Amino acid sequence: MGEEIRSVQLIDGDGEFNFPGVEHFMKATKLAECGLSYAVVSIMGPQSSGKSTLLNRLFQTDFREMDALRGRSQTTKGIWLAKCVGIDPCTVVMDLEGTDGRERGEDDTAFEKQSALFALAISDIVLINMWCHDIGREQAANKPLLKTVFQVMMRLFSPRKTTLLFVIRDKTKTPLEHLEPVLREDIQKIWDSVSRPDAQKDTTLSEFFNLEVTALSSYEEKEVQFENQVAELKQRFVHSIAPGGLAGDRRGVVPASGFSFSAQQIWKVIRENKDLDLPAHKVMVATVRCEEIANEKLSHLTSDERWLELEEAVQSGPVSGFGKKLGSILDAYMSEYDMEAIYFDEGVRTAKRKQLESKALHLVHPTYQALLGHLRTKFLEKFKNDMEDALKSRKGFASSVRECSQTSILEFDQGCADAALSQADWDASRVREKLSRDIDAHAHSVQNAKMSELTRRYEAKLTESLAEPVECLFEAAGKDTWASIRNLYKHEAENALSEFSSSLSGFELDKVAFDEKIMNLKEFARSVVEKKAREEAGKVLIRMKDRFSAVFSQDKDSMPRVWTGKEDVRKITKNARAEALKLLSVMAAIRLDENPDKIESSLLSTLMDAPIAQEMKPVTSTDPLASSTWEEVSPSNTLITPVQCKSLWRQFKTETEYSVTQAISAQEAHKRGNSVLPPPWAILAIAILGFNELMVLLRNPLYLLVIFVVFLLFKALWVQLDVTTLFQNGILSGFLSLSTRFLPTVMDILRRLADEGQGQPHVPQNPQHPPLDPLSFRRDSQRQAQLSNPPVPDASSSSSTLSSPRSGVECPATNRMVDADTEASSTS
Ligand SMILES: Nc1nc2c(ncn2[C@@H]2O[C@H](COP(=O)(O)OP(=O)(O)OP(=O)(O)O)[C@@H](O)[C@H]2O)c(=O)[nH]1
Repeated sequence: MGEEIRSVQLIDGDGEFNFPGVEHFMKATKLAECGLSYAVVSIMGPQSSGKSTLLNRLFQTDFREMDALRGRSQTTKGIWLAKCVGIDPCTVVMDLEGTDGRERGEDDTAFEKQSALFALAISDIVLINMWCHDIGREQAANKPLLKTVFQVMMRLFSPRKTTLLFVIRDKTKTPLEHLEPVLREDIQKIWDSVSRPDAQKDTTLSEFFNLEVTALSSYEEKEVQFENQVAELKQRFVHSIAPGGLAGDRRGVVPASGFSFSAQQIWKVIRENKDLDLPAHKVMVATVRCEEIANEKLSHLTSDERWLELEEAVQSGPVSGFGKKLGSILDAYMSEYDMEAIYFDEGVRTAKRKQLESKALHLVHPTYQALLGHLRTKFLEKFKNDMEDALKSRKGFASSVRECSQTSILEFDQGCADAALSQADWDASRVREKLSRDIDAHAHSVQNAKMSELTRRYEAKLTESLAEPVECLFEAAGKDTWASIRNLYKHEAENALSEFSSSLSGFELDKVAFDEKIMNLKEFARSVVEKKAREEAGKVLIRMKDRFSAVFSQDKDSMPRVWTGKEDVRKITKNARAEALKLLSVMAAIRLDENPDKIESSLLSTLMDAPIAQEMKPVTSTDPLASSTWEEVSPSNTLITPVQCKSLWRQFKTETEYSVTQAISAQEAHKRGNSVLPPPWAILAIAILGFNELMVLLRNPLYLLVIFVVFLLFKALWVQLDVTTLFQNGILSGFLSLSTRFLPTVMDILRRLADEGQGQPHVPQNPQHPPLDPLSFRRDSQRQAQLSNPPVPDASSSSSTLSSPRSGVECPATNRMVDADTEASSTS
């Protein structure tokens, strides 16, 4: 395809650079692939001096030639470019518009000068086409051209050591050996005549140019010779860039892939009439081209199928061999970059390579991070599962954490190494630290849960082993209660703490934390006892009454006591109260610390031995119980304060008083029950002394009837007036009450008798005073039976509390008696 490409106009007659055309030319000729192995040849010379003809014969190009028949006029406009055929390495040739034309002006901006500078800047070999007859001539046509060439050369900061090949056309019979010195002399003269900047005053011509000379016969007149000479000349262009070749000395070559851009930029600078800094230009071209190459590679990487597959795979989880796979993809693109940019300036190339690498790594870094995230999640889960298994197999907690953590972190590190890119020194330490923190946090939370569970278990165990036994001990409260509680507490706490500490050893806690846990459990054990003690203290009144009842109502064989009159009620009561008071003293304070106190003696001396008047007095400052604290007992250990004790005692006594009264009543009743019949001697005396009266009565039954009626009336009055109750409050008040109620009662009885005599039912006027019951003596018998075994107020029915010691005071036994009376009345 390269063989078929035609010439292209590089710069048109108006000085416009044909970039698309050149790009197309480069693609078609594959020039960009040549690297530095290419040469650029250009030709200058007067207009219509046969330049195009020569190039076409020399390189098989197709530049436009002037039609000989039309006369000498300008054929080539601007600069044309074509690829030489049959020359290795790749050589491109530029046909420049002829100089000395009538169409162009003379100033610096003239196209002639601009194109000459352009050709010198980018060509390795410049052919100077000149007529043979101009050699040695003062007014030679090539003189202005050479002057121009030398002048513009000064505007190149760094000469390229261009080869100037003078092609002498239409050579005469004068041998070249004679012509060449003359020509060189002419050239030297022109070089010397060109004004140069001070810095280059002493610069010799050979430092800028390699001068070569060749001569050709006339194409028009000696065509065969011309062709042969051209063929010979062509051979000089083969391997021209090799050392010793025509362009063997060339410098600052722009890689072929940057040719179009370089040419465009050089032309732009020339058009702007600026000096051309070729080294800087070379760097600039390298910068642009390397960047283009790098961008192209990055763009290819972005859409690379292997990369896209890898990226997608990472979205759903860890990918094994990520680092190697991605590394090989990146390597491939970096290698491509290296290959394409190899001929550009090394500094620029390396810098751009780094940029490309950095951009490529930036592109793939999020995927790498995502992969690390997957690895972190995966190994955190692994740690959790391993921990679960280890704990199930009852391994030590701390050692399990250590082992599982090490395994997970190690495998994470391996995963990171697998994901690492050889091109990058990415640091996975932050993700590793995060994993480590997550592992620690999980281990910590599991440890907390396990510790809580363990603590709960031991707390439950302590509660079970302490609460009920302590309650039981309080129920039987006595002198040794607190000693027993202390022993129990000590034993159970020691057992639990010993087991607890061996369970804790698996956690490998530091000493402070370990001691704290042990202390907490110990405190808990103590709190269980204390809590139970407080609960029991809240029920102290019930317990006191129970204790009183047990002692008071039962004999020493625990048999119900029958009040026959022989018992010393006072002594029994005192004993029962003393027992209850001792119970109160046991319940008054927590004595887990074995500190001696004087609560019992204080209570006994103040409440038991004190006269009733003092006991009932309100608390005063001189009263030993007038305090809210016990001596030698801390407030935290106080369950019932002295003041509360006093109040409780009062309530206790009030609520147990009834039992004592009932006992006394029972004794009296028993005594009365036993004295219904007089002693036998009295019966005998009555029988002897009252024999006459008895006989009178037997002989006259009317007396018996009258006596019987009087007895009934008396009994009815007795019951109706409730004489026993009236005299309970004192003899005087009894008589006063009797005197006020006697007459109405007699009237009522008579009215009832009268009503019943007329056959009308009697309606009682006062329901509180039931009608006279002839059989009311049965009620006396019932009451007597009750009094012989008086009921003690039911402990369970009392709802007294410490906070309200007098609340809920009631007398269930009294209520029962009232009910019995009502029942007896309704029966009658
Ligand atoms: N005398 C002579 N004439 C030649 C020679 N080579 C070509 N010519 C003729 O010179 C005329 C111009 O030829 P071109 O090759 O067009 O010349 P040019 O220098 O390319 O012309 P421009 O592109 O217009 O500057 C043509 O008529 C050619 O036949 C030569 O070696 N000797």
